[in-house]
Amino acid sequence: MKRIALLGCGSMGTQIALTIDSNDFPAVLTHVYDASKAASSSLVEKLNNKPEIVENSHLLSSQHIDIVVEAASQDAVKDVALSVLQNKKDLMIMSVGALLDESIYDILSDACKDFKKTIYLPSGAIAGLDGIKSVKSELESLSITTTKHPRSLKGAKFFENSDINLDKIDSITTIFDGTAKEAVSLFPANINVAALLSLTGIGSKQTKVRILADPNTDKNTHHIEASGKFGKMTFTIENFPDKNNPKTSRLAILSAIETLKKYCSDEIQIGT
Ligand SMILES: NC(=O)C1=CN([C@@H]2O[C@H](COP(=O)(O)OP(=O)(O)OC[C@H]3O[C@@H](n4cnc5c(N)ncnc54)[C@H](O)[C@@H]3O)[C@@H](O)[C@H]2O)C=CC1
Ligand SMILES: O=C([O-])CC(=O)C(=O)O
Repeated sequence: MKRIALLGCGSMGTQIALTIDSNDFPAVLTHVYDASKAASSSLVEKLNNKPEIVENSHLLSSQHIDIVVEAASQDAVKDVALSVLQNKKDLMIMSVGALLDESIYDILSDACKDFKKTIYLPSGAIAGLDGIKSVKSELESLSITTTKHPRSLKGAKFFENSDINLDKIDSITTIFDGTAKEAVSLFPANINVAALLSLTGIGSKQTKVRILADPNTDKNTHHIEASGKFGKMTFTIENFPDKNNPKTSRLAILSAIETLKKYCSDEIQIGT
């Protein structure tokens, strides 16, 4: 039975916790933390097996647990990831954009080796990473075009220095066209999937990102194109957004749960 600590009790964290609480796989949620006390209290109220709420994020990995599951923010990853590994615990990261900071990636990668622990990055809101991983050495170009409703883009740092008024968009509009490196820092809660693609493929400066706002869509759509000596792959994922957080797709939550299930179970493993 794996012992799990949860960092972030928002939309994703809550659904991960409810799944663990339903005894769907051999795991127990023992500790939780959220910067918002209201969020952690509200989550614990919903659970039959009540985890302890710790006073700060660093206290999660000092407990008798196997893995810390991060479903909070890129800042949370930057703050605690190293100490989780130093405390000899595994770590699952959903706010993957944090890893596009090369110094952070290198420090965490070294720490995994030094402390013999693993960082898990679920495929999140996209599909196709297995194929891209396999053709990595022959990949010549990689791009992702993400289309969301304007309300799903609200609050992004990008708009602090932009004249675009999301409330006035009445037809499909290109909001951003650049590299994954730029995209994850300007849209930290919207395009972690570009970080996943970058880390799997040819890096964040070579991976191209376009973000479109479409006032007539009810989906978060990710269209990925990869080409090179191996041939060409395209993937289009049309996700329904989560009910509580339109920025986050349902698939991202299911992918986090599936990765955790695999971590907790001794079973036949399918796929790359
Ligand atoms: N890898 C992927 O494909 C995807 C990743 N994500 C990312 O997963 C994360 C969780 O997503 P949601 O649950 O939908 O977001 P959410 O906004 O519903 O919940 C996040 C929770 O984390 C808490 N939080 C934020 N920063 C914190 C910190 N430094 N310390 C402690 N608590 C903190 C917030 O108070 C909030 O309760 C987000 O960073 C999101 O961008 C979302 C969708 C896809
Ligand atoms: O859930 C999605 O569709 C994508 C997302 O928010 C992210 O990658 O951060």
